[in-house]
Amino acid sequence: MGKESELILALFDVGAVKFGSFMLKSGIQSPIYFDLRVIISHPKLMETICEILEDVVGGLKPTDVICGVPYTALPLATILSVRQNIPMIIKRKEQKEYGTGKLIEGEYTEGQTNCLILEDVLTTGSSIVDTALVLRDHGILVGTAIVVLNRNYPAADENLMKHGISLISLIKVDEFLEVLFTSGRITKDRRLELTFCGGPNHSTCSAREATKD
Ligand SMILES: O=c1ccn([C@@H]2O[C@H](COP(=O)(O)O)[C@@H](O)[C@H]2O)c(=O)[nH]1
Repeated sequence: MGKESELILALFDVGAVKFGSFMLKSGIQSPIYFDLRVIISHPKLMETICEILEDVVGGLKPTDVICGVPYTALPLATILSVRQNIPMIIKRKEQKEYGTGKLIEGEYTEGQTNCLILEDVLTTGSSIVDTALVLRDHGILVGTAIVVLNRNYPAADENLMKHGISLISLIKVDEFLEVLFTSGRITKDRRLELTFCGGPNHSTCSAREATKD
């Protein structure tokens, strides 16, 4: 079994996959929610994700800094930073209202710092785009983003491409569901129901309750 398949099963087994009715950050309704925040209670799992990330980062052009999108990607970015000796920057969710008043923490040189963005789950790509736009406003160069899990929302690629961001996905939702099905963790019916939630009918997925990121 490959590293990615092992990761999918481990994520499922620690409760990172939730079934029900959820409203995503984008307002899209979905019967599945990937809650990767649970990994912070499982250091070995974070290590596994970082090992896969390292393989990807090794094949990219030199990265000057890593920026994790708050919150789940922050510990991943930290581990990657330490293991690869690549410095980190943090784009705060809100500008600091006291002290330094900063929005970006960490060192960078305007026009010369090549930043890699790290995100946990991607739906529309707007969290990555918002992060990239703020970084660029500060003179930081952004070309590539890595996401642990891509929900395959149809407009996401276009959204990122429009902003000149190339995306690398460690796992795509179809692969995720396939591995859960073949390992007996979800039924054929469940898989079929969820397949439509990653594809063209994504926005028509039903919802009964709401959960926000
Ligand atoms: O199953 C999911 C879906 C989304 N998230 C969180 O939402 C944003 C990404 O949404 P965009 O529409 O791409 O901006 C990201 O921060 C995820 O953490 C999620 O956790 N689980």
